[in-house]
Amino acid sequence: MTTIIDGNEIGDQITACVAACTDTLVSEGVTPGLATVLMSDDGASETYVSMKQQACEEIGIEGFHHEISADEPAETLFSTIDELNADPAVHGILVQMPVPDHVTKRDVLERIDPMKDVDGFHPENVGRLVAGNARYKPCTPHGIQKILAETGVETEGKDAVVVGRSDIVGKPMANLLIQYGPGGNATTTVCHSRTEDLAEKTRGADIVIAAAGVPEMIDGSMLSDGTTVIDVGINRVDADTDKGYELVGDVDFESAKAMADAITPVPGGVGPLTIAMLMYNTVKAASLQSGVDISLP
Ligand SMILES: Nc1nc(=O)c2c([nH]1)NC[C@@H]1CN(c3ccc(C(=O)N[C@@H](CCC(=O)O)C(=O)O)cc3)C=[N+]21
Repeated sequence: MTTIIDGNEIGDQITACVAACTDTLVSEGVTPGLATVLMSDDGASETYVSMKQQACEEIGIEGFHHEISADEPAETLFSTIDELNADPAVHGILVQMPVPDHVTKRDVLERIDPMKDVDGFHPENVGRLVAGNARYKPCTPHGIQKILAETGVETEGKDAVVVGRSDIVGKPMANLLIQYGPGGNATTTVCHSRTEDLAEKTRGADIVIAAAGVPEMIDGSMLSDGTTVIDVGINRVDADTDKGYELVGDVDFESAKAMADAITPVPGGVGPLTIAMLMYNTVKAASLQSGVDISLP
């Protein structure tokens, strides 16, 4: 029997812990604050940002939201970031990616105070992660580590294949998997668009993490029996539904399920964990900035 991993359930467990930590902080006079900044007219981005704000509200984190028109100059975004950096009520800042083409992503990431960088994308935080001394683990890879732990999937000594080398998922995921300690110690291969024989690599894997952003690119014929399959894709493809699209992952679910020991669905797999770990990092940020101790799992 293949286990269909319930990301909503695992996310809810983490959210409950984060909410308890929030209560502790509030009782010490510190209300965690998360600012989201959206500079895009993209419908998917709007959906994700509002999901993040909704999660804040449920937990008791104070949400601040800023919208900047996509045709504004980059300076408008930078001055918003500067104000949020200086605002003591804001412990975490998330600038929703992607930003418009005329705004240099690197400049945005470097502008955010590393102590408030709850995405973990600032070079200082990336450096700390690679050095094995993470401050804020990037939300999606961290959430995947929680999924593997909750599902009882051992990583130590296993062959993990990460498909995709993005700064947001692929690179930090691979770094977490090769780290010493629980959730790490995996023999890790990173595949990408120039990989010559992808199916050969994925067939040799105990754990496949699909994060290439290509709808249904990994199918059952590319997997061995008993693999753990983690699908990070959230692709909107045109479909005859109310919304005019449906969400599909980077994995062809039905054929992959037939081979997998455990698999995450889309939606309801990795996505809810990304949000839960963002809340986790926000509460951690509030603790670090206020000096109030909390015990995060
Ligand atoms: N600075 C920054 N940080 C991010 O963390 C970030 C970002 N930019 N840009 C875009 C991606 C995407 N992302 C998602 C988070 C949750 C779901 C999620 O919860 N999805 C639901 C379904 C949502 C739906 O129905 O559309 C699910 O998979 O069950 C999806 C996507 C965060 N991102």
